[in-house]
Amino acid sequence: MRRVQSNNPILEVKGLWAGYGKLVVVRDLSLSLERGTTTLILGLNGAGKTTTLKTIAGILPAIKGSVTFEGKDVTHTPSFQRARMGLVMITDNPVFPDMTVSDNIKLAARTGDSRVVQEAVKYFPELSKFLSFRAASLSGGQRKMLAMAMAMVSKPKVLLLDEPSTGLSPLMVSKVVGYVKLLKSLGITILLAEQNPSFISVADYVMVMEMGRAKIFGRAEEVGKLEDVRKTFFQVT
Ligand SMILES: Nc1ncnc2c1ncn2[C@@H]1O[C@H](COP(=O)(O)OP(=O)(O)OP(=O)(O)O)[C@@H](O)[C@H]1O
Repeated sequence: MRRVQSNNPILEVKGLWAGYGKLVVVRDLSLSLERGTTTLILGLNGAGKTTTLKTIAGILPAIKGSVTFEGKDVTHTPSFQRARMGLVMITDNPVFPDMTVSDNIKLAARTGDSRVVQEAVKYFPELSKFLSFRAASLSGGQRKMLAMAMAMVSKPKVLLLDEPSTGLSPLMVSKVVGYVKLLKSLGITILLAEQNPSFISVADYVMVMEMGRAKIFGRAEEVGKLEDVRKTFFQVT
């Protein structure tokens, strides 16, 4: 399948090699994100999805290759600076458990102004019931909702989302797909790593990753129909 090239990508990854010390996990990965699109990295356990996202976010150093964000080479820029520039990663659990839901939202928006909480509730109305609760008291699904609301109010330009469906029931997974759609509708460019094929429905592009390499890249509707992909991820025989 042909690589889809973008003329003016918001994020461009070229020939990226990444890993842990001497252990090389990601090999020669290239990817470019068009502004406002959602790209899904689909891969099984251990394919290298999290390592890829962490390296793009600057949480892990690149072994080789480059990451360019809005035309600026950020390969050696620390993660907190990339986040300030608008390249933000939501890791497994970004929520501060001892703070209230409301304070978590304000912290993500870097403000003390309660209007940001009202903005979050406008998009995620279910949060209104929990605003004064400690984040630790939320269920797994409610925490994902809070994490998405925190991502939204931090106004990222590119959001890196690592396996938002982990540990959720099928019903909650479809809710999380809805949250991703909502973030996308706000114009946020999204790079999402998952092994759950439900997320193909919200993606414009899909990159299938296997053993640290990009195996397939193409438009979501085309990749979703490939026999290999259906067998591996939908368990269709
Ligand atoms: N901190 C670490 N130190 C050493 N090796 C690691 C570390 N984290 C991950 N790895 C290894 O890197 C490989 C890729 O892991 P990674 O977490 O990137 O995959 P993944 O596609 O996100 O998998 P999963 O869906 O299970 O989270 C695996 O073989 C894993 O054992």
